[in-house]
Amino acid sequence: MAIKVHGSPMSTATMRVAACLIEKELDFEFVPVDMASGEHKKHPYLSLNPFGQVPAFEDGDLKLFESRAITQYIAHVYADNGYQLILQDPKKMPSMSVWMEVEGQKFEPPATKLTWELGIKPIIGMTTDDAAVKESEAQLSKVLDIYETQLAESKYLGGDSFTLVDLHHIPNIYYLMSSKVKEVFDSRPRVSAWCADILARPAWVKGLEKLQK
Ligand SMILES: N[C@@H](CCC(=O)N[C@@H](CS)C(=O)NCC(=O)O)C(=O)O
Repeated sequence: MAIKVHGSPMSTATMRVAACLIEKELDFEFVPVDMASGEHKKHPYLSLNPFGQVPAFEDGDLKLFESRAITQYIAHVYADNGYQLILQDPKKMPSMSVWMEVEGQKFEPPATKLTWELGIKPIIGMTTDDAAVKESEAQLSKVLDIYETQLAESKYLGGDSFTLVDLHHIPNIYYLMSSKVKEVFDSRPRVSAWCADILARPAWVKGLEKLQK
């Protein structure tokens, strides 16, 4: 049965799921959710994501929300499809788990705030909160200092190959690379090279095209 992704082309969490499906060479139907009219806060959408957020995901009878849970489902259940996004070696798995947590707990809060302030607000005609930008930029800088050190140990954050860890970062980095915060990434050479590498993944480019079509 068909895979469906309900979401918005502007949503980083929706982009994360689309990029994952395309890395796994899985076809899916994108069902746009009209966030401007509040469709995500009403039934029937709330039956797909009770928190009233995008994305929501369906694979036959299975319904899921939370983008990172969805990507992990896809990577495990469709392990034999497309690009291998999880490290199969049990000895390498812990590093991947650590850095996946780091993305969700340390990188995501300031990066999402900055994406909202510098990437989304200008598009929807809202005013950027400069104090919030300053605070989040300082938090992000500390996280990226640690990434710079880690990327001297391995080519990608979770190990020597591109995995879900790196994929989870791409949507926020995509927005921030078109903002003044780009400098925070570019001033760290290994972080800068890693960003260029993961943003150039054909699956990411195709995922964006599919959502924006
Ligand atoms: N942790 C959730 C976050 C989902 C999320 O924050 N979605 C945003 C768009 S990227 C949203 O729906 N915002 C509208 C709202 O929270 O009301 C995930 O990864 O799926």
